[in-house]
Amino acid sequence: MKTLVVGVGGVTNGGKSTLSQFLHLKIRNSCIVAQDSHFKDDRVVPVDSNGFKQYDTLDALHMDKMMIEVYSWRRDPHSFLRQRGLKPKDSPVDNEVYVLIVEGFLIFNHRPLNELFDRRYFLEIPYDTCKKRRSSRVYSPPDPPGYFDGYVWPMYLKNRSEMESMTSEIVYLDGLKPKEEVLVVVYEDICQEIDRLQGLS
Ligand SMILES: Nc1ncnc2c1ncn2[C@@H]1O[C@H](COP(=O)(O)OP(=O)(O)O)[C@@H](O)[C@H]1O
Ligand SMILES: O=C(O)c1ccc[n+]([C@@H]2O[C@H](COP(=O)([O-])O)[C@@H](O)[C@H]2O)c1
Repeated sequence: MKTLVVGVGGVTNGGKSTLSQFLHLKIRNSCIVAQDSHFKDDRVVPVDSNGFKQYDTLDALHMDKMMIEVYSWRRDPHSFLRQRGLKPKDSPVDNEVYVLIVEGFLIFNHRPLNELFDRRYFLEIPYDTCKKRRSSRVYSPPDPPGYFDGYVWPMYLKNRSEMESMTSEIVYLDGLKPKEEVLVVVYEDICQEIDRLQGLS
């Protein structure tokens, strides 16, 4: 059995979930661990000097719990899939590749997680598209007025520069391109890697 850990990072509303869901549907024996599911309770997320809740930092996330999930997959991907109600497909020969798709806006900023990736993709879109997409999304709690300009975008720039100082092996993807175009490029790249792991190329 072989494993492949794929990171789908990027700016908020860049298209991470869309890409990850597509990959999961297309790649056998794959599953997703999403960083969004690990936000701490609103009551413990502190407020900054401008009165904005500090959601866009690693401190707002239960990274310890997220790592436990990833380690649990690594220990036994077959059981992990079963526990999630997915049906693992075994091949007759023992070269099945299990693929973990980890998606989230700060996945490459957390060193212990960043170290585990075999492939890193990062979706980027410009400021105005990001602001527009974000304005039609409702988070819990919802963004207060001025949150994007006063907090989210400045934090994106900060987190991105921190990420770039930590790792250079990132494939940047243009999230302005039609979804199908983005999806097919990444899918083909991963298929090539799976073939390589299986000794087929
Ligand atoms: N390539 C794309 N072109 C146009 N809209 C997109 C594209 N990818 C995603 N979207 C849209 O942008 C919004 C955010 O996408 P989503 O995948 O949830 O982003 P993220 O997980 O990065 O926050 C959704 O409405 C989605 O349909
Ligand atoms: O999911 C939540 O509990 C949640 C609560 C408040 C805010 N968020 C926002 O979620 C954003 C990251 O998710 P995403 O999918 O937009 O990349 C980040 O910019 C946060 O500001 C998310």
